[in-house]
Amino acid sequence: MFLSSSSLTKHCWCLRHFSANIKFSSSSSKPRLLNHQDKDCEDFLPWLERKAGVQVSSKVYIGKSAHGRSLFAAEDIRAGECILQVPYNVQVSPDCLLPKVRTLLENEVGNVAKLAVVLLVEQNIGLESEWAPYTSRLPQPGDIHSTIFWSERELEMIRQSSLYQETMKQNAQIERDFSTIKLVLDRFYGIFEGVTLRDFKHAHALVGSRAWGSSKGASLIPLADFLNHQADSEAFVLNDEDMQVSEVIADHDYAAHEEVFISYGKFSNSTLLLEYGFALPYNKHEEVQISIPHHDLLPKMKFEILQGHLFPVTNDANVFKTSGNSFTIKEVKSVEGKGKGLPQSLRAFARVLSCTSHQELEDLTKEAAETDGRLARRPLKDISREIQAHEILLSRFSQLIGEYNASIESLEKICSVPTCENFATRRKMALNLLNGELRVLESASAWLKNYCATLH
Ligand SMILES: C[S@@+](CC[C@H](N)C(=O)[O-])C[C@H]1O[C@@H](n2cnc3c(N)ncnc32)[C@H](O)[C@@H]1O
Repeated sequence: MFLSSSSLTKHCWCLRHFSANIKFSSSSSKPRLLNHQDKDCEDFLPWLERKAGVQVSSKVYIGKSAHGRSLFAAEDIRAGECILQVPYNVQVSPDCLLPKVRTLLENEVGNVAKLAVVLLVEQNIGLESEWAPYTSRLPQPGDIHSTIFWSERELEMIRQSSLYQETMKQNAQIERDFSTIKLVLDRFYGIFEGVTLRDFKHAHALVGSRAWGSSKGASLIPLADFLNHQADSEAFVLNDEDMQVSEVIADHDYAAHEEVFISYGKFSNSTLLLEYGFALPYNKHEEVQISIPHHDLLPKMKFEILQGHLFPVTNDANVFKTSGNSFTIKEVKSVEGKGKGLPQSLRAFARVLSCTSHQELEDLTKEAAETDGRLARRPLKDISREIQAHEILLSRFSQLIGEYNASIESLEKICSVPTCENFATRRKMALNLLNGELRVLESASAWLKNYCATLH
């Protein structure tokens, strides 16, 4: 999760910068919430502070929220105040593994898998583990909704989205990591004894949804990892390497007993669902992965030109993940604007596809050589060809919009069928995902229609 977002690992100069930009807002108009204290966690903070040897927080307590456990304000909190400060010496990192085990796993698996092994080893030790008060408070397998746990029937609901394939890939990677670890740890009879793939998957999901990238590769930060995500929060978990602590600064005022939030990052619903097991009803960071089928449009020469010119490594400010004929689209905010959200590489791809003669392709390669080496980044001189190129995209978007609408319609029909609670929750998540991706496609389609109309 946080592991993929390096921007969350900040140093103390960032803290100062952040504090200077904090918005001071009044919380007087906000509804006061009831006390949500989780009685099962009353001894958690005293345990953590004993272990750390310092105070970790006087500002928050662990409570029950609509989304599992969460942190609540123990008293009024002012914007800019430090909510919690967790020393590195009470964080769980791959360093907690026995040195011999750490060496054996060193180059075999990534940080998430290593940290998952730490959790499993500590859980195996049981109540004798020094981390038992922490590991026993982590969500159980049934509480986690990451798509890696979805049944085939549930996954069918998101087949339209690239998340379906991403989930398959993630599951395959987890299985590979599990086999590798099993093989390595067989030498340490007892350490991994009785651990199943299901256990490993659960530990992997816990780490993926609540560990931060750190100087030790990845770290679980007890207490901070009970904070839930709010998309518009400007509070983050920050690492202060000089002080050897992780901390959270309030980005606005909180009244006592209000739930306290942070932002996990600017993630699409697809990422949120895979890594954290939830999807937002409206996600402003939504994006959709699309591919442009091109076999019938792509004779050998076009293919060679595309390979050679279209996707050079670039420092383009408009950075999008692109591989081959697959593109990441973000919401296009303005129909009349510059089309920000549609990657330039996608439009260039379509321009090459629309060429019908050898000469047109040669002209494009010549133009690329004379400019920055990137092919078809400028509008085609032949207006009708420029329109045709964008119509290729429009037709693909129309097809996808039709498919998304059909998937959403059939999902909405399932509503009346009595089903289990998990299925109902995941169906709602699937609808949030598909509706969000549809919104992105429709915004791109509207922009393309407007662009073609202005050229006509
Ligand atoms: C870092 S943990 C936060 C603590 C967690 N609620 C718990 O019970 O331990 C992240 C998990 O909390 C839940 N979560 C956090 N923010 C959420 C939100 N805005 N909507 C739904 N679930 C959320 C998800 O299950 C996610 O995987």
